[in-house]
Amino acid sequence: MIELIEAVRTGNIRELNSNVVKVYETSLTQVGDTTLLMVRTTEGKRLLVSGTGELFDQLQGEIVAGVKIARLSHANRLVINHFLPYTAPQAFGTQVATMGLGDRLGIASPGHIQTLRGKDIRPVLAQQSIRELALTGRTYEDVLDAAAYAVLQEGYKDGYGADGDHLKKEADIEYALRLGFTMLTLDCSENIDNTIESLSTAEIAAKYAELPASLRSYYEERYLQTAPNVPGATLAYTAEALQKDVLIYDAAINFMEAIFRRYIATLDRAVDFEISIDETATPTSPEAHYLVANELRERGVTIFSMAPRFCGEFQKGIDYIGDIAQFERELASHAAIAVHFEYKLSIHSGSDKFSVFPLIGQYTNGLFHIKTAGTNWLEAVRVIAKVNPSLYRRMHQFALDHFVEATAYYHVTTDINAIVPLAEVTDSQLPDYMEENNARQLLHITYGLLLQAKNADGSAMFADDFFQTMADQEDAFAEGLRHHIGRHLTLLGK
Ligand SMILES: O=C(O)[C@@H](O)[C@H](O)[C@H](O)C(=O)CO
Repeated sequence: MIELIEAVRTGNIRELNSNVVKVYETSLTQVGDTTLLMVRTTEGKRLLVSGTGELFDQLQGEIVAGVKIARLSHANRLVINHFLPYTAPQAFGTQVATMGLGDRLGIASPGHIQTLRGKDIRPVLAQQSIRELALTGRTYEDVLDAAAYAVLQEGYKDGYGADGDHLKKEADIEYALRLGFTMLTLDCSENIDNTIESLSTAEIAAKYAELPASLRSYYEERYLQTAPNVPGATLAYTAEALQKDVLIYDAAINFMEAIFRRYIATLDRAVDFEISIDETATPTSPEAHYLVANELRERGVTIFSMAPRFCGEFQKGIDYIGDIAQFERELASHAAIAVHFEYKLSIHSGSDKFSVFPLIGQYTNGLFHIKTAGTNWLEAVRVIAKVNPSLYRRMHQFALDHFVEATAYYHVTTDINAIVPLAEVTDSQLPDYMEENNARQLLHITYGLLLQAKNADGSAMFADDFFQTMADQEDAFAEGLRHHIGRHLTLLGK
């Protein structure tokens, strides 16, 4: 096996060696009589395949001096998955902490693996929402390919997950499951009635009275006449609160049940089914969380995690905004409810919530799912700001010009006017923007517009320069992720 590395190093594969810029020794893998080694060449990453055997035969590539040079293609990834099962995603269930590490670029997973390796938490590397795919122009095949090749590159054999995130439509659910995604995050926001929050008590009572008597008595018997008993949770339903929550969540609960029966219960493999009720204007009270969880159990719906909308603000890419004492009080109940119903609490928009991470680790007893994505993109932007100031300046200005357009996709309360003008910032100060909340959110939510922007001639406005810089700065990016995501884990008690 080592001979291949030496052959590459010593230039014995002359035809190849001229443009090998890096050898990933952690990728060295033997499968029967076939040896695999990943390298980065001036044209991009390649798999060197030597020896003989089925794996050698099935991987597509050009043979140079007896060594097959294989691209990191989708077809080759499927072959790798077959011969090396650890490179395919797995479900984790409820008994291990997991971290969603959304990678909008397809280049962050090596740094994520280096950060989590050996810790008491497992990575969901292939995590993207349909929103992110639409904004980046990627597919779920791309997302799985990138994660699998990162696992091969890093020689990571502890398992990783693949989350079809924030799925609302059945076609998207089918798409993700057909590809082998091992986690499904059902976004119920379109089935939650947020208008109820703005009604008066009398209007809520009148609307509730219009519901079928059988439905009203169903809920009243379970939640008014029967006091919920969840150790560690403070729950007290009033008639008014129950009426409001039934009007807000009843349709969403029916949607959860329908999707479970149609797509999850029928599967012949394990899938971690997550319920997301976080992307909604209505904060999830502990009582509402209990009602949803209890209804799902009563209906035989098994879930692995639940993402409530916590009190305060979990905005993109910045720390928690709100009353931390109230957050702690309600978190204690949310965590107790999750334990009671035997699933994990899921923390969406989990990036950068440093002020509440210790509470989350404490009250979940270290058993949680936390989702990040945008912060990983911002670590790439930080690298650009450090090493390619002219590119950063052009991206920053484009983001300013298109910020309002981007707010259609993400809820933020960014104060654009508070961002120091580019003209007042020296090149060496540009990385400081990644320490300022408003600039972080500016670059955070404009990622899709930046990555897909085109010049008049159809060429990429930023993407080519961006990805070339990131390829050249691969180690710096991985170091940035190890530091930044490592800080998340330390404060979460991992
Ligand atoms: O941007 C998205 O659509 C996702 O990354 C979404 O925000 C994700 O569920 C999340 O909470 C990441 O922190």
